[in-house]
Amino acid sequence: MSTRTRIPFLKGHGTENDFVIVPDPDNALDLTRAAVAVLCDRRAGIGADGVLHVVRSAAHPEATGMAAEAEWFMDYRNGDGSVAEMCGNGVRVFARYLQHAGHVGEGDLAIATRAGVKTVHIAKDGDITVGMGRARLPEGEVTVSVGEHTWPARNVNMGNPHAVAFVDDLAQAGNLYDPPPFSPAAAYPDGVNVEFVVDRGPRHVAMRVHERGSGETRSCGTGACAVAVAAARRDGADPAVTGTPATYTVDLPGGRLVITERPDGEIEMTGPAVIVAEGEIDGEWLENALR
Ligand SMILES: N[C@@H](CCC[C@H](N)C(=O)O)C(=O)O
Repeated sequence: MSTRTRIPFLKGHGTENDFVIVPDPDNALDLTRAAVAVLCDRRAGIGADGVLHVVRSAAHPEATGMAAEAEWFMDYRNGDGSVAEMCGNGVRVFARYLQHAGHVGEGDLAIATRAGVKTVHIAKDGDITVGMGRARLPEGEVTVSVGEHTWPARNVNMGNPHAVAFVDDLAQAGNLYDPPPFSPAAAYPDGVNVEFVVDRGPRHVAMRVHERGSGETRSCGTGACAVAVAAARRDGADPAVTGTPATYTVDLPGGRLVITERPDGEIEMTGPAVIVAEGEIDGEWLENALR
């Protein structure tokens, strides 16, 4: 990115999981790991949990195979600049951006992600529902720790990796800025997102999350899906066995998501998505920040 370049951006959030949105249809920007980390810096940059790089699928080497199904590719990056396979809140905000920019209207669309094509429905009432695909539940015992506490956790993969621990009190999870240690190391060779969960009522839970690459965030959509699946299995509610959908309400520090697992295993996540601002990144500032 050269000096004096003005790079359009928007800021948005989904249940307060916030993103810098960088529209780049032709994939012309060299959005390096360092550039993403600088943009997400909450003091020296714009500030966000991650970046949604908006690229046409046909223009991105990781997405050309999905271009026939989905025109747009969500090139998602964590706040530290690392690449992640999937971001549930990010997909809703990405869809809201496409609507805001006039690329799509209310109704159904498909968005390409590193975890495959996701189906999205933008409702008239404003909420957005995403078909998140199926959860994978790798076998094997996993534990996660914070300070003195260690808990057993359920390994749930929503395209990206999660460890879900049921705890007595969300405060026990303490400071979640640093990654909670987990065991065995082989369970998550690329790191993990860790959710701490308490019950609030029948099929109603609350959670906090440490996100790989971003620290503690106010919400995580894939994490909420992982939590709903882990809670359903714990409660003996496997839709594939019972033949009835299991719906869980998941409260997060930044808002509420509703997650339904259907008998065919498909998971739907419904929640809000908001665009809050738009502007231009000063290319000179970015170049200096990267020196
Ligand atoms: N906030 C996201 C998840 C983003 C990716 C995650 N930090 C990872 O590295 O897997 C969500 O809403 O799902």
